[in-house]
Amino acid sequence: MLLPPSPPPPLPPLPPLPSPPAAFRRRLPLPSAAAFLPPNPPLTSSPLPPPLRRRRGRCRRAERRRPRRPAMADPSPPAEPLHGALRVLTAASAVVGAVVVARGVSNLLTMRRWRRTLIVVEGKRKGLPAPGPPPSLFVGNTPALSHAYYRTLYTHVEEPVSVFYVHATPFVVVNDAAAVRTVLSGSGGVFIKPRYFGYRSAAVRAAVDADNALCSATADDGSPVGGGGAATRRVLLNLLDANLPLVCEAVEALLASFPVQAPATTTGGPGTAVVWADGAAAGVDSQPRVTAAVVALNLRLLFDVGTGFPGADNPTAADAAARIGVAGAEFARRMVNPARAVTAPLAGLRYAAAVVGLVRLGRRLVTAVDSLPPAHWVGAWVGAAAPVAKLGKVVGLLMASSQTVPTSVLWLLHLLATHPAVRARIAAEAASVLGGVALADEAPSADAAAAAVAAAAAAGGPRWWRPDGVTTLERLPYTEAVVKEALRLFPPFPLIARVATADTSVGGVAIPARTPVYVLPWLLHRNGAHFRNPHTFDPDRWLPAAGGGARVTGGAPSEWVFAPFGRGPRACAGAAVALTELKVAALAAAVDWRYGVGWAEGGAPDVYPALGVVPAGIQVVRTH
Ligand code: HEM
Repeated sequence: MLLPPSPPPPLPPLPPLPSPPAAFRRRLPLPSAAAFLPPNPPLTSSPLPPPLRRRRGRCRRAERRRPRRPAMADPSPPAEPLHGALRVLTAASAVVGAVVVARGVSNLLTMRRWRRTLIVVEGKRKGLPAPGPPPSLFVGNTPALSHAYYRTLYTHVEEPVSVFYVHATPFVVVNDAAAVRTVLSGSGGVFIKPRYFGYRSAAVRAAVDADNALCSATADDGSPVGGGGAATRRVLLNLLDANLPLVCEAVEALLASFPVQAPATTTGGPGTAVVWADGAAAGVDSQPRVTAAVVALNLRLLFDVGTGFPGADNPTAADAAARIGVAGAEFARRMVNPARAVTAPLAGLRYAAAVVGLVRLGRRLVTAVDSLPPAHWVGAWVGAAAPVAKLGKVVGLLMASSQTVPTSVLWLLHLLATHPAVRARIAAEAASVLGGVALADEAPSADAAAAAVAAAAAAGGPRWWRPDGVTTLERLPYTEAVVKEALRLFPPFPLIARVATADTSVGGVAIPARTPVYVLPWLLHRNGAHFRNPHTFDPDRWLPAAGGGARVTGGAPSEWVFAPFGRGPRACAGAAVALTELKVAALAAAVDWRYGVGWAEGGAPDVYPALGVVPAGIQVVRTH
C-alpha cells in the first residue's frame, strides 16, 4: 500500500550577515543643489500661473509613487520628428474616431426617425414599421446587401413593399403589380427619377431634371409611354429599319470573333454547355469582348461614330467598354454601400478615371450628335437641352445601351447552349419565316431543324437568315419569346429608382416625401406569385394562348410585373434597339450553332446572381 509522503523537515535558520565596516556606515556629505542649477532669472512683474488643481485618486497615488525628478536643466534630447508624427497620428485617429461615433449616432437617430414614419397603414400590421429585416444599429442592412444583394432582398420577395436600410437611408423595395404601377406610372408626378440617380455630376443631374419633364408623355391611347413619347418611338423604329444590316453584320462579326477551342468536356452532347476541365485553359472572360462589340455597334448606330467590328479591334470601343464596365460596376456597388467611397480608395480611383474618360468621350459624342440630321432619333432624344444636360444625356445613353445588351447577349448564349431544343425551334422558325421553307411541325427535332436550315441556306445563300426590316422581326414569335424569357430570368438593369415628391402610400405602407423607392426587375420576375415556376427557363409562357389570345404577360396577372425595361413614362428609351439586337443575336447563333459556353472555375451561375446580373467568368468559344 502506498503511504502519503511525509513533509520534509524544516531547514535550519541562516546565520546573520556580517555588519558592514564603519567607513561604509558613515554618511557622505552631499553637494548642495545649487551646484547643479543655473542661477535663478530675475523676478519679473508677470503674474504667477494659477495654482494647479489637486489631482485625485489614482493619479495622485501614481504621482506619489513616481520618483521625483532632480531639479536640474532638462537632460532629454531634442524631440525627434518621429514623436511629432506619432502625435499627429494620434490626434488624427482621435478625430476620425469622433467622426465615426458622431456619424454612427446620427445614423441611428435618422434610422429611428425613418422607422417611425415608414409604417404600415392598412391591414393587420397597421401602425407597425414596414416589413423588412431588422437593421443593425449603425450600418442598417448595408453589409448583407453589399455581400449578397439578391439573396438578402429575396428574403422578403413576397411582401408588396419591404424596407431595407443602406446605412441610415431606407431602401424601399416595391414588389407587386399594383405598387409597381403606382411607382412607375409616376402617379401624376408624385414619383420621379431622383436627381442623384446616375453619376453625381452636374451633367447627369441636369439631364435627369430635363427628362423628368417628359413624365407626362402619353401614347395615342392615353397610357403613359416611355422613351419620350410615341412620336419619338416611331423615329427610333425608322432608324432601326434603316440600320438592320449593320446590326446583323456586327452580330455575325462578334460571333466569328470568339476564339476557336475544342471544349474539354461538355454536358448534353457536342456543342452544348461546356464544363471546363481547367478554367485557366478555357480562355478569357467573354464579357469585355462582347461589351466592346456592342459599344462599337452602338457608336455606329446611335452616333454615326467609328468603324470596325467586333469592337475589340476598335480602340475607341474597347476603351469605352472597359470604362463602362468599371464605372457601371462601381456605381452599382456604391448604391448599396456608399461607404465604399472611403473604404475602397483604389476602386474609387479607378472609378474616377473611368468617369473622366467617359466624360471626355461624351464631349466628342455631343459634337457628333450636333452634326446628325435633325430627324435622327438620338437628336430627338437628346433634344435642345442645355449643353451640360446634353452631355449627361449622351453619356447616359452610352451607359444605358452598352452595359445591358452585352450582359443579355451572354445570358442568351448561355441559355441557348443549355437548351438545344430551344435552339432548334428558333432555327426552324427562321427557316420557315425568313428562308421560306415549309415546316410540318413548329417544334421540330434538332435533325429536322438542321435540314430546314440547310434547305434555306441552299436557296438563299449564307445570309438567308437576315431579316429585311424590324417588322419582319415581329413575325418571329418564338424568337421573341426566347428573348423575353432570357430578360425575365436575367434582367441586366439592377434597380429602377424613383423618389417620392410628396407624402403618399404604396402597397399599404406610408411613404413620406423624399423616400427613395426601388423596383428590382430580377426580384419582380422571380416572384412565384407573379410567374409560375419562376426560376425555370420556359419561353412557351410568352407564346399566344391555345385559343389564339396574345400572352403579353407571360402568364403573370399583370404586365406591370414584367419590367426588364422598366415601365411607364420613364421606361427604357432604347428598348426597341435592345430587342432588335438581342433577336438578331438569337437568330444568328441558333441558325448556325457552333459555340461552347462555359464558366471559369468557380464562376458557374448561382440562383442569386451578382449585382447587375453580370455573368461573371462566362467564356464563349467557337467549337469548330
Ligand atoms: C437589354 C437591354 C436594356 C435593358 C434591360 C434596359 C433597361 C432599362 C431600364 C430598366 C431603364 C430605367 C427605366 C426607368 O427608370 O424606369 C432604362 C433606361 C434607359 N435606357 Fe435602357 N435598357 C436596355 C438597353 C438600352 C439601349 C440599347 C438603349 C439605347 C439605345 C437604352 C437607353 C436607355 C435610356 C436613354 C434610358 C433612360 C430613360 C429615361 O431616363 O427616361 N437602353 N433602360
